[in-house]
Amino acid sequence: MIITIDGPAGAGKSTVARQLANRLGFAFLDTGAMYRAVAWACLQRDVDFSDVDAVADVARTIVIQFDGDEVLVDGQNVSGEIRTNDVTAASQYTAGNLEVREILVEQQRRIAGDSDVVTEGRDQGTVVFPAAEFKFFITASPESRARRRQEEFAARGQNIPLEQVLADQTDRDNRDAARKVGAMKPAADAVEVDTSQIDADAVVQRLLEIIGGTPD
Ligand SMILES: Nc1ncnc2c1ncn2[C@@H]1O[C@H](COP(=O)(O)OP(=O)(O)OP(=O)(O)O)[C@@H](O)[C@H]1O
Ligand SMILES: Nc1ccn([C@@H]2O[C@H](COP(=O)(O)O)[C@@H](O)[C@H]2O)c(=O)n1
Repeated sequence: MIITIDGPAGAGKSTVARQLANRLGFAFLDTGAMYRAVAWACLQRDVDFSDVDAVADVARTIVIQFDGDEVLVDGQNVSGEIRTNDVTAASQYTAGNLEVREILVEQQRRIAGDSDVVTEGRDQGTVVFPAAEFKFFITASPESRARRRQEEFAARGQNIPLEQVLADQTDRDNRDAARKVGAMKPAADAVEVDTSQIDADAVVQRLLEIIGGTPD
């Protein structure tokens, strides 16, 4: 069974998808980590992001693996490094590269294979797994997403003004929604869940109720 969770930055996709996968005993696939991994590898190799062929070559060459919550590139654990602000900023170039998208979409389908998977990203229900059994589109107001992200930064010792977090988030949202291929949008058959007023546990509970057979 495939369950897709798409939505904008900071809506809680990975938190909810990871918990849901744990509750159901499914695998969890974080596809944003793959776009980040390619961006990280490009930065390591000093690749010019305007050279779309060079960026695609990196995506074609590196081996991305998941080991539990860890993300490996060519065997190196890059779980922390792919979450830096530099990689977040650079991932717009990998996400906007058509060839990179083709390569990663193919890998995402291969990773899912015949397994039971909860997968999250921007295009999982629309492009990658259009026949998924359950599709969710998780949203939250821009302000609540930015506040959550700001708290996350603060917990890592980075104090960033809310206005800046909100502005960066709006830029990402706009780019994600405007992409010609793999744009962020709800699949026609996705259930939309607004998480602004509910915590992650309640979101997971709601999703489990929709899926049916709550394993409580
Ligand atoms: N329902 C919720 N209520 C409050 N905080 C939440 C909720 N869901 C997630 N969070 C917190 O919000 C932050 C962003 O969540 P998360 O990383 O899961 O979002 P995301 O949609 O995967 O973002 P991105 O696409 O940028 O990776 C985290 O600090 C997380 O703990
Ligand atoms: N299916 C996806 C998932 C992510 N992206 C882009 O990758 C970047 C990082 O994603 P996070 O969810 O880890 O923040 C982000 O800029 C997304 O635009 C994508 O294009 N498709």
